[in-house]
Amino acid sequence: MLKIGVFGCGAIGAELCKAIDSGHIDVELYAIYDRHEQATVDLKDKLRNTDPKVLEIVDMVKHVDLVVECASQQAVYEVVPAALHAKCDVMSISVGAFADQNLLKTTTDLAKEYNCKVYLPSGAIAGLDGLKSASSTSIYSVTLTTEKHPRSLAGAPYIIQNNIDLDAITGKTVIFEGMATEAVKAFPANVNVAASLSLAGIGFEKTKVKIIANPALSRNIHEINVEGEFGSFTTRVENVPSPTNPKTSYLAALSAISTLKKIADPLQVGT
Ligand SMILES: NC(=O)C1=CN([C@@H]2O[C@H](COP(=O)(O)OP(=O)(O)OC[C@H]3O[C@@H](n4cnc5c(N)ncnc54)[C@H](OP(=O)(O)O)[C@@H]3O)[C@@H](O)[C@H]2O)C=CC1
Ligand SMILES: O=C([O-])CC(=O)C(=O)O
Repeated sequence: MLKIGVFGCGAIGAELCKAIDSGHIDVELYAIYDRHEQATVDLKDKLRNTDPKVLEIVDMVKHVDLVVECASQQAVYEVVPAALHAKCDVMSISVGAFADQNLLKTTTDLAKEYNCKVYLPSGAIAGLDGLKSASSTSIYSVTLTTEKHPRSLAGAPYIIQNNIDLDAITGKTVIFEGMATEAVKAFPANVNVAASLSLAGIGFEKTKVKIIANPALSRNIHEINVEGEFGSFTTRVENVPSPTNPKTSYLAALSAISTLKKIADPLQVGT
């Protein structure tokens, strides 16, 4: 059975571990890690059937087949190369880190050298299957419009650098318009989905991103518009936020669960 290490025990990591613990995914939860010891204690308390070790990444990679990063873009720099050097496969949910072309190239090169796979889940969006299929021919445009409650944008570098007073927003307000390459750095905990979209489609420099703050919302909305030689499509997901982290949509955790299930299952369905 595939041995898994989960790096990051927050909203996504905890859901993934609980899904393994309940038997929904046929893998062994061997180890977990978080920089907050209490997060690992709280998570272990919630597990009924498994008792993972708490191991730092250098030790985790010696014992597992696959490391799942669900921590932060910064953690990707530590976790992904360490896993690949140890010949472990890796799943990374903080996909925005791969807007850094050096990191992307190093990761791809290491994965080839050690014959490993790097899995980047769809996260909180729908439509990557269609975009991947359509990419075999010309794609004319890809646009992501993300609409969230202002409190979900709190702490983003773009908000801080531009002194945006989120409490003063009373109606639907466009906060950011630009390319994915800038968006994922400006909002590292909000639009990792723009990175998945870029990698599946026409790249970080051509994928357009609009971020709207809307205090009337209780859901995180991601709308995607794609136009190309194939025709066009639009997807819109109205995401329930994760109860423990309002920036993160519940679907993102479910996407990590689904990706791990696909890795473990002999039957592969869908693109
Ligand atoms: N691809 C997608 O669609 C989506 C991606 N995401 C991304 O997934 C990641 C996880 O999200 P979520 O579970 O909601 O996040 P949480 O903040 O709920 O949990 C992440 C945990 O990992 C810890 N952590 C962060 N960096 C490190 C590190 N370098 N070393 C050790 N521990 C670390 C955090 O600590 P601390 O609180 O101190 O940072 C926190 O305890 C985030 O990067 C998020 O932006 C989220 C939603 C959708
Ligand atoms: O969960 C979401 O709605 C999307 C998100 O935070 C991200 O892509 O970083």
